Amino acid sequence: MIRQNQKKYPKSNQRSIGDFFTVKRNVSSITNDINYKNGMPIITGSKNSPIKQGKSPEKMIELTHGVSPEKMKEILKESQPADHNKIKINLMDQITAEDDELEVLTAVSSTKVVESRESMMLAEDFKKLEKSSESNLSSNILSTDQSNSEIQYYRDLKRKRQKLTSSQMSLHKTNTMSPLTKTPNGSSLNDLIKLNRTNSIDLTRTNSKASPMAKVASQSMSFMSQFNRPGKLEGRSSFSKSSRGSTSTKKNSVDDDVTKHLELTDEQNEVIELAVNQGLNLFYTGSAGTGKSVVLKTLIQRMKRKYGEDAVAICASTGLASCNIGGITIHKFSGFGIGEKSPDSLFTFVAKRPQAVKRWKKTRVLIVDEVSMIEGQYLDKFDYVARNVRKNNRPFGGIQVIFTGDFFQLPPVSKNGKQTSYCFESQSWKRAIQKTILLNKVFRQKDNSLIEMLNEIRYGERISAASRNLINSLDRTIEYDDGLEATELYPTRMEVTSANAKRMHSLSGKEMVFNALDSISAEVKDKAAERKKLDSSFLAEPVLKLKEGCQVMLIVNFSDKLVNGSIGNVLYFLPTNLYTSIIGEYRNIEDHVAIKEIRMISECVGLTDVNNIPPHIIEYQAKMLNLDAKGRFDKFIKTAMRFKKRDMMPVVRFKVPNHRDETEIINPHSFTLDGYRNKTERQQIPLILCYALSIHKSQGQTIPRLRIDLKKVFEVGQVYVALSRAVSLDALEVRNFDPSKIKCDEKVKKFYLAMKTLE
Ligand SMILES: Nc1ncnc2c1ncn2[C@@H]1O[C@H](COP(=O)(O)OP(=O)(O)OP(=O)(O)O)[C@@H](O)[C@H]1O
Repeated sequence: MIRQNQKKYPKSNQRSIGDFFTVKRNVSSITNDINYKNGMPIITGSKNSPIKQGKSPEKMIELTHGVSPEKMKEILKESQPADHNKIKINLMDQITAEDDELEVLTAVSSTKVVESRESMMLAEDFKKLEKSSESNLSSNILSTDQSNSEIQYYRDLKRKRQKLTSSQMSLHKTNTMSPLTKTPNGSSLNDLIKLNRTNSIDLTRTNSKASPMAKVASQSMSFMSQFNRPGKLEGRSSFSKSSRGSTSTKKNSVDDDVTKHLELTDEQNEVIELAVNQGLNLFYTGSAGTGKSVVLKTLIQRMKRKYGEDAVAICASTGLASCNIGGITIHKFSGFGIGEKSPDSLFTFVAKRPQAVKRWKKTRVLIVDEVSMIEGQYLDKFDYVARNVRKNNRPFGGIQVIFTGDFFQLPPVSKNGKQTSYCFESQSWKRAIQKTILLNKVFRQKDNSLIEMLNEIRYGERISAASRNLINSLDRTIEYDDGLEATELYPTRMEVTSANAKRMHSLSGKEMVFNALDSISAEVKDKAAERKKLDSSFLAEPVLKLKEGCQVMLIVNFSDKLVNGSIGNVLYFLPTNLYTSIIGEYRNIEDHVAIKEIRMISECVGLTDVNNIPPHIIEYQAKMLNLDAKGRFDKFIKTAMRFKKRDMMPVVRFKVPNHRDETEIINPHSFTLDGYRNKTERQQIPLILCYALSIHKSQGQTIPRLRIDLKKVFEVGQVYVALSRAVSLDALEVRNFDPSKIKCDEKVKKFYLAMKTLE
């Protein structure tokens, strides 16, 4: 929905002190109330400033502020946008370098437009727009979901603020003149800053840049200090319409960023060469941390470039794993789910489903991650259906297959306690796989004694006295002096739930309960066992209980820095719209005074009567000396009362290693799952509590601070998966280690020994 608001915001055309204050005072009304006319944001700011038009070297149209919707439309028409692939709205010359509040003004106006630009300003889109009426033009421009774009624009605003601050700092280091003073080469500092900001506002380019931090962030599990403030309210949230599914994720672009900065080794490049250039059916493997996922992401990019998006299917054996690579489960791809029936009946079933048939037919390359968890019989059925649907008797109907995973890690889930076969034992595997590659170089750990110990555990052999002593020496408690804590890993879900509950109990802040919205078939809903299986397939919890101050892990890719696995603390809970207003007025929404006040504001969400405002809030307000701050607090208390409790979402401060922390409001995300007869969807906040995790859920993760309890280990590969999440010995604690519990399947061992012999 587009907000219509007639309120005008002030102009800031003159860089005088007076204007500075005028604008500053009104920032909130701007962030709150952007002006729209016919649904189009009116970009004001200066009556006098010229509207510049022309092509920059990047083939952009550049508009300066002061552009009315009519004028913008006129300019766009005149400028033959077929020559341009994007529009840059430049509002930068109204900013003074020292005032980041003014930057808010600029970013608010410009980001809105840049945001909508992505969908609007592609040349071909423009042709459609040209024919539209003005109202059509307007609705196209703001076609994105309001809350979605708000979330996005604050994320970008934050990024821009950070960039600006560092650029300002470096400018000031070399030049202590006032921002309006001319530099020796004649340009003012403002011009320089303007340039810098203008670059940072181009979201398209920002996204495509390699971000070395993204990968680090994805693997970081370090924690932040806690904010345990007393609170009284208990909230219960199911999602309101406006908040559903509004978290935007950019899986693929994030993954592009993640892998770009890494230089692949020769053995990793060999996988790419054999798969992409030689078109072979491959299985590549290697111990934990050898970069299988890194190679996979590169492969996906290269294959898509070669064959096109639609011809490359990306799958994994489990919902969790497929979520990590932006793919779907192999069960969903197959069109026959978990496939318990005979191959023939599965084929008949699929043949009647045009969507599934189409998917099979258009696929040229199939990439499968965590292949160790696919059962042998299942792969044979998959191959049978592929050959029949595609009417091609070559393995997998002629689709090029690339499998990856590590059979020393978790095995296929056993059916009713029956032993399952590995997929490398299947006929289809033997017929299809032309080349197996073993990656040897371990990247995750640097310490040789740790790598050696992990290797021994991997092969399940009698571990050496040295390794045993080493593990025993890890039975200790590490105190981290930054207040950040280790993640605990347990073999069973029950242990995880109880460890998380214990920690939550010790927090005194407000608790919110988020119930997932599931759309599932009645068949599944009614069967307790099926329901349980379904719950274990989603990383997102059916009922998520969060408290102010609790530690959480993000389970989707959110931005280039905040990715699946990022860790943070819940600061408070707020409705998205209230959060967007607050962020514009509080200079720092993360300092302890702001956190305290915002938590009080959030206590007032859903109150229907001012008389119900808790006394401690009234007392606090009465003692406030700064009148501006008092007015602001009062305004937000009243605004909060207009919202409903069910609209409250967690605001999380994430720890981004070697970088500034990132604070984001986390809205529900839509998770889909297959293999349960019909498509199943769960809408839930994409966070989990992360004091403790199950070893199953930890597979694929890197966890720098780790505490493992191995007492209830029951599965082959479990000890190895748990220990191999660690990065270094000095941040690893191991409890209840028993060498006799290290289990490794003989068939796996043989398979790998044969591979080594062939090398
Ligand atoms: N060529 C490389 N150069 C530098 N670092 C790399 C390289 N390849 C992988 N890494 C790093 O090694 C770590 C482990 O990589 P990755 O998660 O891809 O391993 P994996 O084999 O998939 O592990 P697991 O089996 O545990 O899932 C990551 O931090 C990754 O960035």
